[in-house]
Amino acid sequence: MPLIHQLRKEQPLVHCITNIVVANFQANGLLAIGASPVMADAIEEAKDIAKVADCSILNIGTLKQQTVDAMILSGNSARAAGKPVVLDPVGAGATPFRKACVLQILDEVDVTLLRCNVGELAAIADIPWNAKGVDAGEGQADVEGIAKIVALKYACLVAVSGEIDIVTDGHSTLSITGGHPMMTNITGTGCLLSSVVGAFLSIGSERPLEAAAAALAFYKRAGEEAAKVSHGPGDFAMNFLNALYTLDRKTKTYLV
Ligand SMILES: Nc1ncnc2c1ncn2[C@@H]1O[C@H](COP(=O)(O)OP(=O)(O)OP(=O)(O)O)[C@@H](O)[C@H]1O
Ligand SMILES: Cc1ncsc1CCO
Ligand SMILES: [Mg+2]
Repeated sequence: MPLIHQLRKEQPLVHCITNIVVANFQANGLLAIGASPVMADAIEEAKDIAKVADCSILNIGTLKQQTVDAMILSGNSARAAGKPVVLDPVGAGATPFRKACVLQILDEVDVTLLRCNVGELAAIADIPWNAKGVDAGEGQADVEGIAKIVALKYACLVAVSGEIDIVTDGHSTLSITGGHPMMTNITGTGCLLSSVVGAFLSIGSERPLEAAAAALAFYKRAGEEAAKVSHGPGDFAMNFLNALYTLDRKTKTYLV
């Protein structure tokens, strides 16, 4: 059965520690694909919620020191229970604090998949790059080569989003074309993507590289469908949620 169908049947519980900008969009996007979101960032419940959830998503978008501690507790609890953990290192190159927190999480948690844009990847790999806040920014780099090095260093999958997405385990790399530039005109498409990848990983845990690629392809395809009927960012956000909800009901061609 295609992963998205299985996902809609099983409705995985996706635990998110995320930023204040996208929390609502991320929860609605997860509901749209058929998952069940729970946002919980208190240290007091970090371990307990991660233990019962099907995956945990750690997103540093509007980070506080206390949240880092909750992320480490959640991440380790999820992994101890055999659940995937996705790290979204939002704006890793924007400040030393963000970068230090990302490196600490990668060091202390057995992260299953790192989902980033190219600017964040460059920061993590110490490659010179013109980072621009939470956006990808500008620079020249061998994205696949760097992603592989990072994947091997931290023994995790690395998914880098952009005009072309790639996902690698350090040995094999899959690339996914499609999507639409309009996806960058609303905030949080990357953040939601990280949690969608987590939901797919929780369903397709036997073949994680393929499960992640299926999520990236599904998501790009939803962006294409939404762009066809949108006039600007306002209705794109709405149409994108609708596409995440309806996609497999319209066509099956994207299924991996
Ligand atoms: N130029 C583009 N053409 C097609 N699709 C794109 C393009 N740029 C980004 N995307 C898609 O948009 C989605 C979000 O990727 P992006 O790289 O913008 O994430 P991000 O920078 O982490 O976003 P954010 O931090 O705002 O949440 C991905 O599905 C990606 O494939
Ligand atoms: C705009 C913004 N600032 C911190 S997190 C976030 C959401 C997109 O990454
Ligand atoms: Mg991002």
